[in-house]
Amino acid sequence: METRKQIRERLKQKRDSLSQAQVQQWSAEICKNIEAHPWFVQAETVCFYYPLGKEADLRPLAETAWSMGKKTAFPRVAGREMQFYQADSFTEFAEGSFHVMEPVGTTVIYQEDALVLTPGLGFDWQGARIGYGGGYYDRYFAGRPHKYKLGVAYAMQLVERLHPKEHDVRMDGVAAETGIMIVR
Ligand SMILES: Nc1nc2c(c(=O)[nH]1)N(C=O)[C@@H](CNc1ccc(C(=O)N[C@@H](CCC(=O)O)C(=O)O)cc1)CN2
Ligand SMILES: Nc1ncnc2c1ncn2[C@@H]1O[C@H](COP(=O)(O)OP(=O)(O)OP(=O)(O)O)[C@@H](O)[C@H]1O
Repeated sequence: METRKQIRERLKQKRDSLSQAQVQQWSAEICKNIEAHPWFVQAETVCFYYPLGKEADLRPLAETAWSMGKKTAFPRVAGREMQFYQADSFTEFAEGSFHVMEPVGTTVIYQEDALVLTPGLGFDWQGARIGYGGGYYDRYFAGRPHKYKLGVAYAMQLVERLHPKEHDVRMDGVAAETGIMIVR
């Protein structure tokens, strides 16, 4: 059987082999799908991520959120912990841990009913998630419950079963270019 590490590497390779044009096209479709979903429409606060490598680029959706007057936050890592900090424009970022662009602001955002757009290398049909292996999102969600955890990935990153570990926090849904799957 394929190990967790092998699955992670296989999914990463698959994603990294996408062309920039494909990333832009699917990202735009993912943005459109999320924008139309009630979880986004109704959210007062949306937790985004700043795209890394060939992750789906949700920056246009953040612009939409700002134009709708929503509060938005992005992750910042400190040691083993991650928190979301408010950012209202892309001028408020600086390169941080793991070369990810992080907000420079100091306002920590935690709202249980915020929509949390969660990046991942893979998701399964039950909403289990596999990331880069740092465990940041798992530790974050373990300490801070969220009602609307929406995984974000390309359809080719969806697998039938990931064999999640005890500490793996399940998503409430997964957004892809082909549509949004709600799993709870
Ligand atoms: N966009 C984004 N932001 C995020 C995460 C994420 O997965 N994606 N994180 C989720 O935990 C946290 C940062 N943790 C990270 C932990 C490990 C690696 C990492 O191993 N990166 C790879 C290559 C990245 C690529 O090119 O795709 C590396 O450094 O080899 C990245 C981020 C918070 N912010
Ligand atoms: N709730 C938790 N409490 C303590 N440690 C945790 C918790 N969740 C995860 N970890 C630690 O994080 C490590 C990595 O977890 P895992 O392999 O699930 O990462 P991942 O979900 O792929 O990564 P990421 O969330 O950074 O994208 C685990 O081996 C574990 O030690």
